[in-house]
Amino acid sequence: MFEKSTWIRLPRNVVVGHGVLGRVREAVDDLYLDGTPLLVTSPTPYELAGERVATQFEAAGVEPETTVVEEASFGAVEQVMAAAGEADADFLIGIGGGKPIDIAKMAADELDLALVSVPTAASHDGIVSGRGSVPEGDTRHSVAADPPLAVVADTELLSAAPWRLTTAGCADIISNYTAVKDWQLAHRLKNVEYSEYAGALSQMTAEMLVERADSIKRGLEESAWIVVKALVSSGVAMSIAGSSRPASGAEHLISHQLDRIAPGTALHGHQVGVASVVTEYLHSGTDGEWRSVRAALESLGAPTDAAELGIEDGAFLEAVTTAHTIRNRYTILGDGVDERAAREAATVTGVIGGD
Ligand SMILES: NC(=O)C1=CN([C@@H]2O[C@H](COP(=O)(O)OP(=O)(O)OC[C@H]3O[C@@H](n4cnc5c(N)ncnc54)[C@H](OP(=O)(O)O)[C@@H]3O)[C@@H](O)[C@H]2O)C=CC1
Ligand SMILES: O=C(CO)COP(=O)(O)O
Ligand SMILES: [Zn+2]
Repeated sequence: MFEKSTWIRLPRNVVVGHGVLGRVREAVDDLYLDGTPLLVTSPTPYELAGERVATQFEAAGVEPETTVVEEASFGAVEQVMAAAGEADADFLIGIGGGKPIDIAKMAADELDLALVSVPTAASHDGIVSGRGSVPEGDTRHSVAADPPLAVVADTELLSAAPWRLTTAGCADIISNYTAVKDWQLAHRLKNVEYSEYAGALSQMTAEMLVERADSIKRGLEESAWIVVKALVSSGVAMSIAGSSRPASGAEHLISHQLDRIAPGTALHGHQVGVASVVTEYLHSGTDGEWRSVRAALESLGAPTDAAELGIEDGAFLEAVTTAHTIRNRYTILGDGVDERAAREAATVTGVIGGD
């Protein structure tokens, strides 16, 4: 008897383009959401976009509340839940980079409230996904959460953000190559459920971004357009899979360890990009595709080695050799990479050993 079932949660409205920050309230109305919004943001995005969003509601006679989160933690999720309770909020609007959007997503899920996502940086593929990612102690939780009901991505705002945030988004997408390889490996070795559709969509998203690298340039608003569409596509792949597997493999485990070993040093997207050069080498060896991964990062202006991340070689190696412990997710790291093997992989690929 056939007993499989699936439930794919996707955003309903994805609004992308020049000046669409001014249409947040319209996007909310279109969802038939009424009442008081709680704006969940962080310091810089609050300055850049928070007040402009609040004004749209004030003009319609609604007094929105705002809470500013400083870090990605379960404490911050609780802070947002408490603020929502105090404000008697009817829905949440996450405004910022990956951290406030993840926190808002998780709080909205806990509270059974709708979420609208307003990214101020094209730096990560969580803008659309049905996942929240939060570190706690020695582990990393990637939890299922309802995806945003709407995403409003203003390319004018995104292209005015520091360029490194956009190259981080590009690198988060390039890491899909190795994430999909890890997922396929886990399917073959550990019988982990694999979705051909989600895997193919994730891989195709990375391929299309690399093919369009020539159009992704500092100061070009079209760059933000191309990168946001890729981030949306990658987020949809995660929704189809019901897991972050299509976009998060061993390279993400290494990045999550770097967040613990060298907190605040480099951006998430840049870390996963550099780590994916090494994990691609572990997958396919000296003559494998690690050079293509590195070339893709280079062509999009993302870092390709530990020095560019601002991370010491020793710290990078520690992350590679301990990353398998962070989460129960089988990848090319298996039950751990030997220190000498990690050093060899990172040296051959030029990720460590630079000046
Ligand atoms: N749930 C999911 O599926 C995914 C989640 N993630 C998560 O997202 C996080 C990474 O996201 P990321 O965006 O890199 O991190 P942050 O949200 O920390 O943003 C990076 C920095 O950019 C600043 N910033 C944001 N927008 C602008 C702007 N327009 N102009 C100037 N500065 C700006 C932020 O300021 P400030 O310090 O004021 O916030 C912060 O200092 C990680 O925690 C990661 O795990 C990543 C991918 C997928
Ligand atoms: O960053 C992500 C995908 O790009 C989310 O992945 P995690 O599940 O590893 O947090
Ligand atoms: Zn990522």
